Amino acid sequence: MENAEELFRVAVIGSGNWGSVAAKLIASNTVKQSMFHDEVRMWVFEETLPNGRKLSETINQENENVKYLPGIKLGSNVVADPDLLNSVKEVNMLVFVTPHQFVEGICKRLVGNIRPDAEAISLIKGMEVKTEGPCMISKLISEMLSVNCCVLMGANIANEIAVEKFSEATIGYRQDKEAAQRWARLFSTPYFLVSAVPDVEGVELCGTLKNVVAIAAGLVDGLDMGNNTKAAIMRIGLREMKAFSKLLFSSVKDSTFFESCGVADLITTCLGGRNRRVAEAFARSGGKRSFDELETELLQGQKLQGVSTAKEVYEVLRNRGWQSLFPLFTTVHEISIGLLPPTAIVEYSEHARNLNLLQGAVQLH
Ligand SMILES: NC(=O)C1=CN([C@@H]2O[C@H](COP(=O)(O)OP(=O)(O)OC[C@H]3O[C@@H](n4cnc5c(N)ncnc54)[C@H](O)[C@@H]3O)[C@@H](O)[C@H]2O)C=CC1
Ligand SMILES: O=C(CO)COP(=O)(O)O
Repeated sequence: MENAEELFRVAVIGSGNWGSVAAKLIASNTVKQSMFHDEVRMWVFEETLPNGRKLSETINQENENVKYLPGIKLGSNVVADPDLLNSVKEVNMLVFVTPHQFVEGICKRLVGNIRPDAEAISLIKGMEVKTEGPCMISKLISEMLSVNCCVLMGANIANEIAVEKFSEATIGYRQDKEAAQRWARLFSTPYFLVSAVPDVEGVELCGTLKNVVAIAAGLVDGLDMGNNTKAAIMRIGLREMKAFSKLLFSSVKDSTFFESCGVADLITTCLGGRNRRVAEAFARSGGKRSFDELETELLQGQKLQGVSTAKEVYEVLRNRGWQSLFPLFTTVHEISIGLLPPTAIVEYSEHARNLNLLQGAVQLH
């Protein structure tokens, strides 16, 4: 901070389902804690609603995101702003929470337009694949904007937190424990318990990869395979999440998988998430309807992350010759592009053979 007396000022970049809940959580804290400026700006990707009104105007008039989080008041100190650069003016705490495919474009517009002492946190579950290899979203933000970027992930179905049902979340940080503690103060409420671990890649990869497993869980639901099969898919998926994370970053800690961002997020997403829901509909259509079409029909503007993440993971696996080590991740992608039928998710003989390979290749225990 340039001036020790100065209050921290927050902007939420994104106003979808989770973005709106994040703004509500934060706004409930900034009014109570003297270190923060009360006002929370929320950047809105502007759209016109069916009634002809602008989304940002409606949010400000009704204090509610009528499209992405209907029925929930955000707090009168949340100010929606469709102007990205204006929304970050004077802000030194930037909260990124958009679908992952839009982050790079947003950061390009922010370059040179944020405070030099700004800090960031990413709530975004996803990754990018560059020619030089995979790039986590927090790294993209950090490198493009020259800011320190923590992550916050967890078992956090937004609609449940919106109605203040108890849940937990995990902050991943690199070195700056003080920044992580400040983020924890900004997000924590009695119904939203936040802890911090020094494993940014581990936390972010958990949040990212569980979306691929959730697609597999949804396929199993759509095939009416039952709970044992779904539990098996979750177990195999967790194992691949851990192996993939550790192959990419040897620093990733086993203990991270037992935090909210790990096994807890995997469970909640496989039981009640959007990726699961759309994958179930895909399997029920016998793979005849596309994920894109089902996303539009079922989510009404909200975005799936699992299908594109499966593609990104597949690219990494193909580039490194690791496909046979990750049968579940590979199969999810091949099903999602129509190369395999949905039933391929439960063709176990191949999985079992490959899982033995995986055990040999990676130190899992
Ligand atoms: N919804 C949830 O329960 C949770 C979501 N997340 C993660 O948070 C991130 C954001 O998700 P949500 O807030 O749920 O968003 P969402 O799925 O509701 O996405 C829609 C948002 O994308 C915006 N958008 C559409 N086109 C755009 C464009 N071209 N450029 C920029 N923005 C555009 C829309 O205006 C809207 O705000 C994702 O990575 C998701 O995985 C994490 C935890 C929980
Ligand atoms: O990340 C989530 C819960 O933590 C939400 O998952 P979905 O995007 O599948 O709804």
